[in-house]
Amino acid sequence: MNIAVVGTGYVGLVTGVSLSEIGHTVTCIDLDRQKVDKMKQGFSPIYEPGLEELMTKNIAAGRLFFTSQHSEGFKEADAIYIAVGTPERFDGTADLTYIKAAANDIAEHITKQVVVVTKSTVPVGTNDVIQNILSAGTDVECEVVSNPEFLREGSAVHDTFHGDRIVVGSSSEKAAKLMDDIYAPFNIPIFHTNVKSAEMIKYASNAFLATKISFINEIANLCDSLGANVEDVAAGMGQDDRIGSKFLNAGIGYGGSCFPKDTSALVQIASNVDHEFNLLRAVIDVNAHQQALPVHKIKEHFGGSVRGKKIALLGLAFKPNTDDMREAASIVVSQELILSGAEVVGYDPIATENAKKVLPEIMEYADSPEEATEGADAVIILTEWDEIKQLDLGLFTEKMLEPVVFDGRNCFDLKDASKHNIVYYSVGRPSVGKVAEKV
Ligand SMILES: NC(=O)c1ccc[n+]([C@@H]2O[C@H](COP(=O)([O-])OP(=O)(O)OC[C@H]3O[C@@H](n4cnc5c(N)ncnc54)[C@H](O)[C@@H]3O)[C@@H](O)[C@H]2O)c1
Ligand SMILES: O=c1ccn([C@@H]2O[C@H](COP(=O)(O)OP(=O)(O)O[C@H]3O[C@H](CO)[C@@H](O)[C@H](O)[C@H]3O)[C@@H](O)[C@H]2O)c(=O)[nH]1
Repeated sequence: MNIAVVGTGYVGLVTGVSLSEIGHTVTCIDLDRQKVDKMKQGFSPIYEPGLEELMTKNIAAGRLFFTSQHSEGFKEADAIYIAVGTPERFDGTADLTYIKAAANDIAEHITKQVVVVTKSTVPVGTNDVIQNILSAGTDVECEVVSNPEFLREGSAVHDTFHGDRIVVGSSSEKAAKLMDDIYAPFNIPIFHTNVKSAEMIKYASNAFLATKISFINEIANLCDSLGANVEDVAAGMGQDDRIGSKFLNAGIGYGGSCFPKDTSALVQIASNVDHEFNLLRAVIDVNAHQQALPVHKIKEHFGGSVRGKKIALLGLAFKPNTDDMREAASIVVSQELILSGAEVVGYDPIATENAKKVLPEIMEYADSPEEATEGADAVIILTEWDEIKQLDLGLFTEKMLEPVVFDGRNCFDLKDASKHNIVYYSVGRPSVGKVAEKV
């Protein structure tokens, strides 16, 4: 089948490349010409494991094309995917500017009957808005289908080929059948529903996962006060099939391009129909507190002030295996520390260039964990990159005078930490070291 994809961010590019890998002829369209030139040569503008290999392979096979011209991309298309951003506006609602612009682009340039597939995460009812823009802007017959995306950054290619389900919300048998045909080679179960339910499935899924994370973080904070160990608590809970063990990793909360904006948007979607989504508001509040936890802990350790202290942040991206800095905890933590008078140095294996665009200008950056740690008064671990999890804790005793580590991702075993002469704090687990013993 011939497929066009509008927008080549994390979702559009991974979707386009994966659809070409299963045999479709795909043209990816983006307004950003520099990006398009790069992609034409097989370079991915984002860091996503396995993506560039599939790009180069399918470009060479003549199944994958890139353009900045909508008319060129839409010429032969049987289906046009919308994968543009829906960022959060100042009031928490989803900004639909890019969605409406993409719908107008489609209305202006299509010349043959198509199915328009909305991959972007959009509030319930938005696909009706898209359908109206199309009906008003073109006489060409087109139906809009909701097909929300569930991939995770850092494992986006794997998730696309091994998803638990594909959700398709449509209004006709014909469109539903076309989606079945497109996805058949993936061999993933397809869940069919109507358009509005599909739109809601996306928000409900993200809100539920965010709730799981905030819930376990609340339990972790209780464990901290009561002397229990949240890792054991989560493991014990997770063995109950009804609860499940996934997404029960306590830490410094969720960041990224989706959970923060989608939870806020769902609160707003609910308030539009006079529904106070109190549970979700609490989830968001807990997360804000959790992202700032390392600063509170480190300040507490130093008797209330970090003024003049050198603090190393290990891991800056919102999660491992991505260069995405959107809503990363490192933003809150670095800002707070710098405002409190600390000197902050950061290290990330991949995200440093993106970090420089969003973290305070005064931050310094190191090329390795060793360099970041040298002479630091405290280390805060913010992202559980393999490289960071595999560090020898002896590094801290070697590089720091009185090593203090706050591990926001519970990367290290407590027994291992206790073998080193360090003060080691983590989330929802007993502290290790001199200070902890005194408490
Ligand atoms: N990032 C994720 O992991 C993820 C996962 C699931 C769903 N989503 C949802 O998917 C959507 C896209 O997210 P993303 O992170 O890939 O976005 P992104 O911001 O990384 O990329 C969007 C791209 O669209 C391009 N664009 C904007 N308007 C255009 C137009 N009219 N024509 C052509 N190109 C245009 C931009 O130049 C940009 O490259 C969002 O709604 C998001 O909520 C994201
Ligand atoms: O047990 C956990 C799991 C995750 N996180 C944090 O939660 C955030 C999000 O992680 P993850 O869900 O792995 O990455 P995303 O790429 O943001 O993916 C989420 O958001 C996407 C965009 O909507 C969806 O498509 C995915 O299904 C959904 O998992 C990160 O900051 C993680 O550190 C935790 O703190 N504890």
